[in-house]
Amino acid sequence: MNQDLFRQPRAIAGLVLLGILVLMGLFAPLLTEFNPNRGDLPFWLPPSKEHLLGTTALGQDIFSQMLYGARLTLLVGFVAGITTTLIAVTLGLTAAYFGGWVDDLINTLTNVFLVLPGLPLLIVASTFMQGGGLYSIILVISFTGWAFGARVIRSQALALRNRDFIHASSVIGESPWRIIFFEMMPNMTGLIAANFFGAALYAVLSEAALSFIGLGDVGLVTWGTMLFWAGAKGALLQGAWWWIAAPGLCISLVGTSFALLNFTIDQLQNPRLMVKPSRRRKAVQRQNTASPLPGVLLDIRDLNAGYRTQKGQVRAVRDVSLTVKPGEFVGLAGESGCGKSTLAFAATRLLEAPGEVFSGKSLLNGQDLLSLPENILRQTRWRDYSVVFQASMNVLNPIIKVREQVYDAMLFHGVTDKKRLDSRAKELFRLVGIRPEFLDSFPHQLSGGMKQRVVIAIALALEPKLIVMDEPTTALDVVVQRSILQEIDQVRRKLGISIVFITHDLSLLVEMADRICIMYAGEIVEEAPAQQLYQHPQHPYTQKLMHAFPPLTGPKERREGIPGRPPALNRELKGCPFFERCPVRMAGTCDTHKPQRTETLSDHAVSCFLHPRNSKEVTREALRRP
Ligand SMILES: Nc1ncnc2c1ncn2[C@@H]1O[C@H](COP(=O)(O)OP(=O)(O)OP(=O)(O)O)[C@@H](O)[C@H]1O
Repeated sequence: MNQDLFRQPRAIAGLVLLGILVLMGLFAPLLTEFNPNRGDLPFWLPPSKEHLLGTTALGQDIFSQMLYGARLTLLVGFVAGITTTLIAVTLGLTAAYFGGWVDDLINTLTNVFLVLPGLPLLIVASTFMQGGGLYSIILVISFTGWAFGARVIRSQALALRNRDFIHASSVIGESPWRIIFFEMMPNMTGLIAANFFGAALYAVLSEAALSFIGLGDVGLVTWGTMLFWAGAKGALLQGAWWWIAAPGLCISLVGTSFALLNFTIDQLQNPRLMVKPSRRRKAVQRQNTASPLPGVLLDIRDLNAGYRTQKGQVRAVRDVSLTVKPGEFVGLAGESGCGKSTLAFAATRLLEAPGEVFSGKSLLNGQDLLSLPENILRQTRWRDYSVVFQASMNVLNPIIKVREQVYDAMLFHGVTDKKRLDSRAKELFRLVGIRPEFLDSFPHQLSGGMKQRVVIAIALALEPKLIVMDEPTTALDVVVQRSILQEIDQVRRKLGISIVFITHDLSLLVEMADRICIMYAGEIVEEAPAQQLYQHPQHPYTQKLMHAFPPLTGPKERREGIPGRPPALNRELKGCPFFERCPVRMAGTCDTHKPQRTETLSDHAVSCFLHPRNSKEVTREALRRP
């Protein structure tokens, strides 16, 4: 994040501004010859060459006060920012990690501080602490300012708390404090940094407000006490507006610099904030319908999709075309990061920022999902197609009974009759292998496998024609996986639903799918009926991928991964994307020319120069070249 931060114009502006203010304070003795406290100058002097901002009603040089004032004001900002953040981080992380009564207690305290109005609380607290100098101001600011940060950090830490690596640390016996400060906290540095700048901003503004109303230490020189004296001595009535304007401007500048840094870190944390809405859908140019291919349900045409990132455009899906027939089970396999999920999200119009569909169509029964108006798309989802992702079970609301959540999709599509809802919900539960009495459970009373079955039941509720499943069972143990997959297959055969099924596990697809597409570096490099692909894989990548999984039958053999790594997807790929790792590559051909998709047998297509038609084309092209 550090490198990204220093590339953001807003962060650069914030840092430059803050740097100037810090330097002003540090080099004050070099920049002015006047002592900010000594009142031995003539009163009320206007700005002049000698006194750039004139003098005060007490005979002090205003410019020197402005320079020296930076020291204490920024000191309050930084120290109070650090202490406030420390309190917020400690309480937020403790509440999230321990949960139970610890969470309840901290949460109640946080809520109390959040509902108390800020300024009156600050005034009451500082009245009690008056006389303690700068430290009491820092203490008061930290005491009143931690609650918002603690709330935000707790929310983020709650999500982190359930991650596998935290469970693993706890299982191997790490102490809670070690987990909190060494496992969880480093994963939240961006949020903590944003919180620090927010807290520092609050501290600077609070110090100014308290000093201005006389609750600060008016014997010190800060921008806040400058405002206090200017107000008390009637600077505006005397026409000496610069006495107020100088500290006022400095406070606004330091506030602006902290806000710019806070905002930029926030933005880097949440890439959605970086995407200009107008750009989001611009690329998808849209004709709503196209004539459907006969006997085709889903027709993905020349789809290009990916992510706009700081390091450029990641083209995760490259000119992908794919068709799915009614009732067909199409498997999509490939190594991690080859673009399977992006393809699934993009084709179903679920790809969210920073993801973007750059071009292409995804026609369901001839209707382009990528250009449908939102209201029509909402009607289409669940009814015409539904989607189940790996973490789908987490979409179940933990405080609502699963029955109501199963009803919701049906209610939205106009099924309102109580009896029908009930009988359909029971039928769906039986279909996916759960006893109907579990309809009245809350999600937390169900195992992971059962929750995933509930989500599949919801996806089936309106008997859509197509279900896209992206590793729907990967998070579950192997036995549960098998049984769910068998049920999915039975349901598909019974209801004639088409399924696009994404997995790393090629052997599983060989067993279940009608057709398999192999994806590599954002492209479909081979496509064939499942058995055909299993027995005669033609692309060297598919052959390697097949070899990486245990055989379906026969004796156990040692399996090997594919050496090397797929190419980075944020650059143009010249030639065959598998060139670097291919054991049978042909230099001068595969690295310079793009292999075209060619049918080798009926229904079996491959993009590889080993296939004669591809090589013929290259030879022809080479002959044409001078
Ligand atoms: N939010 C994102 N921002 C930038 N790049 C991303 C983002 N999400 C995915 N990518 C990149 O897009 C490419 C394709 O990712 P995708 O998740 O679609 O692959 P996948 O084949 O589904 O992988 P897996 O099997 O691990 O889920 C990868 O190079 C990945 O790094």
